[in-house]
Amino acid sequence: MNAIEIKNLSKHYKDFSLDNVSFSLPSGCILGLIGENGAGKSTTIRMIMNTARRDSGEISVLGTDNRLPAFQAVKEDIGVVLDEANFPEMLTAKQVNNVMKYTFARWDEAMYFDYLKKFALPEKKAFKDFSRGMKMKLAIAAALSHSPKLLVLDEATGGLDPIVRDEILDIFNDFTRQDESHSILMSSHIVSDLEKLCDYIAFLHKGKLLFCEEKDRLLETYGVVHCSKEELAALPKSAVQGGTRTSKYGGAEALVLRSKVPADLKVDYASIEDIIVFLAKERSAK
Ligand SMILES: Nc1ncnc2c1ncn2[C@@H]1O[C@H](COP(=O)(O)OP(=O)(O)OP(=O)(O)O)[C@@H](O)[C@H]1O
Repeated sequence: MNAIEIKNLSKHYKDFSLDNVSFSLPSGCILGLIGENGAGKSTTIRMIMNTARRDSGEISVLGTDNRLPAFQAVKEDIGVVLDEANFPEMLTAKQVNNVMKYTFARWDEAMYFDYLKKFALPEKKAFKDFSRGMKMKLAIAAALSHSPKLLVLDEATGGLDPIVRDEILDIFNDFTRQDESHSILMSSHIVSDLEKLCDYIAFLHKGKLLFCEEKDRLLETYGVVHCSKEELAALPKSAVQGGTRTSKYGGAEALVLRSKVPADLKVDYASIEDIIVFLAKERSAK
């Protein structure tokens, strides 16, 4: 079963179109949604939560069409963290617990206070006096503490220091590995985090989905060559994917399909960041 299934999703704003996007998040997996600023990630996430209207397309979340009244009950099973973590300004973390326990049937008070401790969050300080990182940590603690099956995270680790981020990535990893019905959709600009954590990567570019693919398959398929401009020009056209760049030594760098490159040319590892930067470079030049 798929935790999220999106088919032919479109949304038009005055200056932007999300164009016929389809992808799925298989249950038990983590999918990273990548894209430059304004690519349409938050718009997609808002439509998954049905807080933004679509023009067309189908979205099913945990097996339920998210436009049906039954989706209200499904929301109990979804932990959401948006890039602007928002709780009422005057509430303290302790008071957030009082609100949440009446909001979510499976709210786990002990787990919530454990996370507060783990994230070094004060119980009695008003939310308005939290730093951005503290606000994100509180939102993550709250999202995890109502026993969700699906986490939907929009830039949830932005603003966190590398040590806390690493700790939180471990928590997300444990969340999916300890129960195979647990899944995560997360957008982030920190592509190295997504490369570390995700099973699938979906790449949105200017409202179009360029790919949604298993991470391991992407890493097997693509490589980077560092060679002379002449060697690059001699490669089969189908080998080079995306734009090219000049290296600092005057040679050339390109993203290639490993299977199409002659055996005598060395192909280096392409990170997920390399893959999306090269592919976006070509698309932007068109
Ligand atoms: N309510 C709205 N009205 C008009 N345009 C909108 C609205 N919401 C989003 N947009 C536009 O849709 C486009 C995509 O925005 P979105 O927030 O989905 O991008 P994003 O990929 O999440 O970007 P970022 O990484 O900067 O957060 C942008 O051009 C934005 O201006």
